[in-house]
Amino acid sequence: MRLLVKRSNLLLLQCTAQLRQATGMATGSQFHKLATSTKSAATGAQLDIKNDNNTMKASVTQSAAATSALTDSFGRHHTYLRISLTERCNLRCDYCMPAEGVPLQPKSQLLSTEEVLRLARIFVEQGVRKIRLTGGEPTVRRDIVEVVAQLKALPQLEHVGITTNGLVLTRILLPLQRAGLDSLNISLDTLRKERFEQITRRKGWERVIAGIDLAIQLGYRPKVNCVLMRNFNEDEICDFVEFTRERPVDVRFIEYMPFTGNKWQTERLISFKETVQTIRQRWPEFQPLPNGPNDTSKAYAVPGFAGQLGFITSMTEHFCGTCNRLRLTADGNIKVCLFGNKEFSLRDAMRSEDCTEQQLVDLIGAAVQRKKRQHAGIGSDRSRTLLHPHQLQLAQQRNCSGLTHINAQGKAQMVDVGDKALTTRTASAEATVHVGERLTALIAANELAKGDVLSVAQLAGIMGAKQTSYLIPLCHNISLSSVRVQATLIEQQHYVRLVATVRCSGQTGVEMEALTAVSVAALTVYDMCKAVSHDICIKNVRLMSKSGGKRDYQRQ
Ligand SMILES: Nc1nc2c(ncn2[C@@H]2O[C@H](COP(=O)(O)OP(=O)(O)OP(=O)(O)O)[C@@H](O)[C@H]2O)c(=O)[nH]1
Ligand SMILES: C[S@@+](CC[C@H](N)C(=O)[O-])C[C@H]1O[C@@H](n2cnc3c(N)ncnc32)[C@H](O)[C@@H]1O
Ligand code: SF4
Ligand code: SF4
Repeated sequence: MRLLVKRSNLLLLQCTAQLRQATGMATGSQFHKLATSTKSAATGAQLDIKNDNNTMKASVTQSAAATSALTDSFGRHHTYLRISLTERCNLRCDYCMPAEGVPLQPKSQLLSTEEVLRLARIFVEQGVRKIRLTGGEPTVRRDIVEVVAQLKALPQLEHVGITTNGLVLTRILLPLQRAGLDSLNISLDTLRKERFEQITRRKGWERVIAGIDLAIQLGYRPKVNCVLMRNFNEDEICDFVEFTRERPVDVRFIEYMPFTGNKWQTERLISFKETVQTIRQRWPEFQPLPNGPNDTSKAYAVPGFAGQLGFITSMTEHFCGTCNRLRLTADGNIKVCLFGNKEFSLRDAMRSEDCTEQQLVDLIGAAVQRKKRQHAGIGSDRSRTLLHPHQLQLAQQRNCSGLTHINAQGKAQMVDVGDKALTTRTASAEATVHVGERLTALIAANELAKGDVLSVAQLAGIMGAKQTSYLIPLCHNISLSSVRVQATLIEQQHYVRLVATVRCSGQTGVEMEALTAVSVAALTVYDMCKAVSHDICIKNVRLMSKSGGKRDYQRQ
């Protein structure tokens, strides 16, 4: 606790006082420390995948010499950056988003056009040769054409593509092509209008089909992404093959993947092998084609058809061994694997005044160094079938000693949560600060010399939650989706009640964040009041509830 007191006060001194505090930004020197420490701690593994498809892609990856910052501990060069331009979407695909959409961050938290372009340039200078714009739905971002045009102005960048649901292509594809767009992947899970409306919870099937046809007319050979799901579109497998007879498109069947809240069920997965069997019953001549070195999809075709087929086998035959991909989230986090947690906020680093370009490169390098061999995080056999989340959990339990924070050599370790399923986790904690009658009156009248106690405590609590992993030695660095701190003066009993509720989508819980939030908020109340009296007592720092993990908890 003493450590917490000292560090949190230090933190408040470092990061507060200015408006920086409100946004939770760290200082440049903190980022420098982070980059350095993560670098030196980067002995383990993390994850990521991937690659491209046509001959053009092959030349992209072969020609690009990624610098050491983009080379991970398994020797994989990362030459492909996927930038999520937005979290928003104009569809609500059942397997991807809840009907009400995902919680959106304020615009100020998202990367601006300039920030996207600056980070893209840094990645390109480090060796990235292909950028894909994705989302959410990238076309809902107004600056999409400008972003493509500016990216195409980067001399070393060889390829700019987008992945889109195709809804507005008939409106924006021409400007995108003029801006230099090299390729596009269009998602379409069904060739039946009514099913489209069922799975996407929106209208627009005809527009997507028109978008695909326009892309062909404009000379593209679009990829059409189709997520296969049992009891939904398995009866359309041959229809999609038929779709390639006259159209020069690359239809790719994607194995349904588990993501937070998408009601993933093993039985809904239709494997690559099963799909090939289905197609061969109708077209026995259906045959594999050569693949590029970093391809995520296994290419096939029916001889004589204008288009081709592909299989993205993320679940049954992963392709992590040749992964060359990094991700940048819409709010500026670097993610080294599709299935990994968000890593560091490049946005925060970039926005802090004293952060140099080299420090950004160091942060990127540190994240890349932490990348795991593969997304299951277990074993190294490339042909191993990926474990399902429940199997992963069992395997993890078996790997654990009794003490999850102690390894076999008796040394401290963070628990590896890389294999846990992503879930929405919440935790709520409270603390009370008993200040006595006189201070109660001063707080109520907002007459303390240091300022508005409740507001500052609230801000400090939010900041505290975000700093938990730096304060508590073996805590994970979690990307929080929301932190709410309430500070209420209970005048009758002369105390301040602090309640923090923290939420994340992740693989580990946030109770430490909630407890840290109320602890730091409580210390802040103390700090704001101590000039008047030292007769202040912090009590009842305790967890109230938590949910989303193995065991929910509710204080009675
Ligand atoms: N496991 C894994 N799957 C990925 C990754 N990137 C994309 N995918 C899968 O590929 C599907 C299609 O993604 P797209 O956005 O079209 O990208 P892509 O297929 O990588 O695109 P290309 O650049 O054309 O190769 C996604 O829905 C995922 O299922 C990755 O890094 N890892
Ligand atoms: C998340 S979307 C973003 C870009 C754009 N909105 C789109 O739909 O193409 C990128 C791709 O991920 C795929 N996808 C989303 N959820 C998936 C899941 N649970 N399993 C497999 N693929 C998924 C989509 O089908 C789409 O092809
Ligand atoms: S799961 Fe992760 S490591 Fe594997 S291919 Fe995808 S991004 Fe790369
Ligand atoms: S898959 Fe794409 S279009 Fe569908 S909800 Fe997700 S982001 Fe939107």
